[in-house]
Amino acid sequence: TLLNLQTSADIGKKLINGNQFDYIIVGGGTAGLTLARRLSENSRTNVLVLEAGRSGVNDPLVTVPQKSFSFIATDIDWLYNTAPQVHANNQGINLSQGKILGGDSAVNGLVWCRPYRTDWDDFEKLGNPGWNWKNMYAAARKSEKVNSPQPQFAREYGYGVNPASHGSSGPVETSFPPFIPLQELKFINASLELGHDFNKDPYAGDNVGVWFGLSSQTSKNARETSEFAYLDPALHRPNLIVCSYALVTKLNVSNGPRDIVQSTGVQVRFPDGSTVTAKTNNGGEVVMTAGSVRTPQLLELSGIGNKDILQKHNVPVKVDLPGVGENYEDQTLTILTYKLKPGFLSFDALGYNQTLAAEQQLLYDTKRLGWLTFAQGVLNFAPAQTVLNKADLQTAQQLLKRKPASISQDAFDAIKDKVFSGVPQAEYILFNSFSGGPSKEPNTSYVSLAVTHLHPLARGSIHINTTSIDDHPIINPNVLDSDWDTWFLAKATAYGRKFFETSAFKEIFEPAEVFPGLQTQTQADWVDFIKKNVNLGYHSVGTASLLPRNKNGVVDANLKVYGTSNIRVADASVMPLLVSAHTQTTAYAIAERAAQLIQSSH
Ligand SMILES: Cc1cc2nc3c(=O)[nH]c(=O)nc-3n(C[C@H](O)[C@H](O)[C@H](O)COP(=O)(O)OP(=O)(O)OC[C@H]3O[C@@H](n4cnc5c(N)ncnc54)[C@H](O)[C@@H]3O)c2cc1C
Repeated sequence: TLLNLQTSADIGKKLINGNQFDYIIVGGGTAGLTLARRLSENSRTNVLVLEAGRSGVNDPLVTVPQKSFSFIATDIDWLYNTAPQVHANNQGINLSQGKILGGDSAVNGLVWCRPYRTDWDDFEKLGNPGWNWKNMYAAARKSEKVNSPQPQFAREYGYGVNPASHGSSGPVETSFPPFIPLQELKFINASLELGHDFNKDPYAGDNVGVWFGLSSQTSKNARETSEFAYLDPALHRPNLIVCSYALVTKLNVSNGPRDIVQSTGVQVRFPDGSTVTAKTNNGGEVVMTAGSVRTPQLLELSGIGNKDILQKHNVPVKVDLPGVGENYEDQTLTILTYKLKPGFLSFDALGYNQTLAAEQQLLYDTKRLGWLTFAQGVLNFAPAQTVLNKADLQTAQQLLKRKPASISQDAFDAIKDKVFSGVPQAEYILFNSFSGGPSKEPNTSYVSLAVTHLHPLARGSIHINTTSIDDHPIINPNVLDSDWDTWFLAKATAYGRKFFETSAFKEIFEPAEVFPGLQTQTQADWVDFIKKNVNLGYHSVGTASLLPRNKNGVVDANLKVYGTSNIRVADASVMPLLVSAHTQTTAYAIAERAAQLIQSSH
């Protein structure tokens, strides 16, 4: 049952009050709905999902791939901003996230990619038995159903899948769009000119090089979200209740034997302001999947966290767990913008050419073809050895001798290993529109190259600011709080310009760089540029880390919150270290694995 608490508050209250649940899932996002489907497969259990946002069904903001970032500042955006970043000109940085069933899977860029093999092995090395490539790859494949491209488009664009590297019967359909903009194809040529390899099989543990990325979209070219893929086919189950517009304000936590606390349920606030308690039954569990911003906030509001922070806010301490909200990291991202030569168009044209926009809308509505089927296409994952020259690599050796205070020795060592063993450090991806720069000219098509530092060293935190769920926690990723992070992002961004110096790109782009502009030349110029213009990669992780308790962990290898008997976390916040990839596949895999761990423990 999917219950909208805005329109059916009374029924919602009856259902919640009149039941006790085996599993209360807090947050119906990417991981939450994956778990909802899996845990309700056992018809003897009853499952309640509480999601603050609404459904995404039939909403073009969600379903149309090309509109992927249009959710920003709408009703389905949590509208987060970071605290002022002291190493980035004191700016607050946007961190929009999905407030909707499906969570970030309903608003993200649809990029479907898997990490490098050792990224997942590193989870295990940090002290988490079983959290390795082999098990995560199996879990990731379980979530996926890859579609082979239609032959005519495979011939036209040259993309294809190796079915052996993918899941074939999971809920989330993944596909290549039937339209790839010319500039994306040129991006492949430009990468080859620079000596990068074309990777034909990037989904089986080696994602280095340039390649066609699949999108989380169906064969009918509509976005897949965890709502459409996991939840909808399971909604008929009598043992599954999903509430939209259900804001969880805190967990009820009571003392148990041997200092182990237990959650008896959670408090839910309805849109009309009334509250009820959803109760766990004897042996029931609360599974936190509210995402890396809200999961630590809710734990702290419920008395689980660093006792100093809790006491400062007069929250009674249930479990003193200093790792909650710590170890926060996100990738950092910069943007270079270029203008297309006359005659070449990007998605900017949909804004200034109404005839074209109407044609493309019709093509999408009637045939599910054309520009609107495309979100992102070509990805380029580059190791440090590609981005840096010999002298730079020596500087890298020097810079990576110094461990910033905020990162653990184990994580620092793991990242150093990644840098020197060829694991991707930079990602290049084209945004097919104007995505950065002071101003754009009318009737002009631009393209932006996004440059991402995949493994920054800086660690920040997300902690409560007040005792109300209505106030955002203080989100501090501490961007560029390490010489290496600043130096490498500047180098990687400067390298990005090289793509535009290739003959492939010169054919279609005007030579003058629009943003930052060719006056930016020296390393000092680039550092200045990134400090003023750094963004986040929207891949926040780590705030409820899967790590041993004495290493500032929040959950153990079974995803159980330390010091509790029945609270788990199963979303992106448990990732102890970022991966060389976008994070939705890892979030799905964590949830698939969580379902197995939970089922086998009962
Ligand atoms: C703008 C953007 C673009 C991205 N692009 C990509 C991409 O192209 N490819 C990729 O692989 N990854 C991408 N990501 C990252 C990826 O989507 C996320 O890492 C992943 O989906 C996170 O899953 P999650 O389950 O941890 O959290 P979410 O999916 O965010 O789920 C959390 C859910 O909890 C709900 N919630 C929060 N608080 C409460 C509360 N108090 N009560 C009730 N419900 C609550 C939220 O509304 C949300 O539905 C992107 C992310 C964003 C934000």
